[in-house]
Amino acid sequence: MNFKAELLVAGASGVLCHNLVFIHGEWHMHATSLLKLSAASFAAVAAFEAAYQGLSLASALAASGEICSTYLSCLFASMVIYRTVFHRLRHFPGPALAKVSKLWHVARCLDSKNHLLLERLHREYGDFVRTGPNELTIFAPNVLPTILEGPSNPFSKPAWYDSLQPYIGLTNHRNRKVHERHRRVWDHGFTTQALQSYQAQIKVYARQLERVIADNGPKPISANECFCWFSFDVMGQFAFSKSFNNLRDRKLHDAIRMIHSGMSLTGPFTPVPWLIRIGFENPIAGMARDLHRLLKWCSEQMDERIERNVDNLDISHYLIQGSAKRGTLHEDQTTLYGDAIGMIVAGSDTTASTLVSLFYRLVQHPEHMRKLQEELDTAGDVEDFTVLQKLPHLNGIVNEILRLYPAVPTGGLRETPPGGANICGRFVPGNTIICAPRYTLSRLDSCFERPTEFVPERWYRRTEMVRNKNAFAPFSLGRYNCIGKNLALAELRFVTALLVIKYDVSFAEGEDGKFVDGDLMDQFTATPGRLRLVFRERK
Ligand code: HEM
Repeated sequence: MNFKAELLVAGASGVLCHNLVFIHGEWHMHATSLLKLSAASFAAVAAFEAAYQGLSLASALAASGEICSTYLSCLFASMVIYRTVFHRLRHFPGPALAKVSKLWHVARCLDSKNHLLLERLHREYGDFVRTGPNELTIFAPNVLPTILEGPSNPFSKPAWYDSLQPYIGLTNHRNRKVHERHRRVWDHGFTTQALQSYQAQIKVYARQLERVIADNGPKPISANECFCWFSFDVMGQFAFSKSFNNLRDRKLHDAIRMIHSGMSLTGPFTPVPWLIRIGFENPIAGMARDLHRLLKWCSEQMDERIERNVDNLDISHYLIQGSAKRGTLHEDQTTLYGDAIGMIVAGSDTTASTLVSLFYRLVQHPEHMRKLQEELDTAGDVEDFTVLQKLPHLNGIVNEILRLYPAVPTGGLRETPPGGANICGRFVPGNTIICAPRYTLSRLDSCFERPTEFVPERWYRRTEMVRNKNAFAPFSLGRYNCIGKNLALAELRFVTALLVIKYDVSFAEGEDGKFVDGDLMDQFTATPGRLRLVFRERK
């Protein structure tokens, strides 16, 4: 075969591979293998050129380069034409490059500010925006209940949830039946009785936090660090019956640094699960290595907990018991590790970031701090969680913060069922990935009066200011909703009450809190910017 014919075959193979193979199904789990296959194919073609066409090594390599790039150019050209001209989502508006590749999104998210990018896209393109070849971001107020709510809701979790395979716990199951079964095991750890025992732990750690603040006196203190120490220690207690001793040692545990480094990958790379898999399976970069160290550390916590007998019942107790009863403790190892990661990441960073935003807004609005102090001063026993649960201003503040700063700002992607679905009045084809960004939805003018303002009263006295509550789902909805919701709310209420009743809080000198918003990063969970505060005991 002459060289021109070889190039022709290579080009035709590229087009056929796209149309017969890659266009169907999911490929992210094979990304590393495909990369290796490409390198092997290059070598094989070069060997063929040397052996059968009698070329020197250098010419064989050059010929192989030309053949392989012809194959790849035709493969990608076919993809581009298909995605821009023939794709089922071609009628939805969006940035031109987004139609072609999700790499566009990676390039735009390198600063981990996907929440702001999506807000800009909403302003430019409207309620339905094509943000990827096969992805729509939907800003219609009722999108969250449509894609999440209801026992027979047909929307599923897309490829992104495979990122940590094989460490797949409750937070990542894509198979509905497996998730349902596993959730029933987790439910034992979240009964009213279990929550009461966790509440006692919240008190212990909130008091430790208060001690740290008292010892610091009226000097500036990092709210980011303090709340992280607290949420991480208390989560260690709920999850494994042990503290990670951040509050005792008054410094960040190495694991928190690993979480933040590992999660920083999710900011830019969430849009491209195949790239996450390549990074995850080939951890050459520092952040990917930190992610692996974090996974190892979480797995060790679970292994150590399995070995250790504890008196009180923590979440792990129910998970370990569940597997032990079925006699599958060994087989369930990676699920238990996945759950360990889920508990630590889902339960600690979310609460810490919410507390940072909450204190930022309270200090920015001293009138609300005073109103809250008055409410707490006359509330009776503020150590009683049922009392806190009923305080209108406290709960208004917590809700308003979860609205303005949802701890999962844009994450929680879903996929339409194979037959497609009607979403907020428009038909969306099957197997389309749907992003419904809480950050933008809960700031929609059509749903909330004065949407960017901090108005806690909208949740009790000024309820007309909530025009459409469907846009507010900080803990998600439906079968995959946050199992830790009541625990998180108890933590938020108690820590806020304990500190606000005792202290007048202000910004540290030279600060106005602008970094909290300005440097907020969307890394699946929200990471607010720096906040330094001063706590002065109330007279
Ligand atoms: C302010 C605090 C918190 C917020 C705003 C929050 C929010 C969320 C959201 C939005 C989801 C759905 C994610 C998705 O669709 O992929 C979720 C799931 C989850 N959260 Fe939370 N969370 C918080 C605290 C906690 C705590 C304290 C725990 C304690 C264990 C926890 C455990 C979980 C778990 C296990 C899931 C997965 C549930 C499932 O898929 O069945 N979260 N959370």
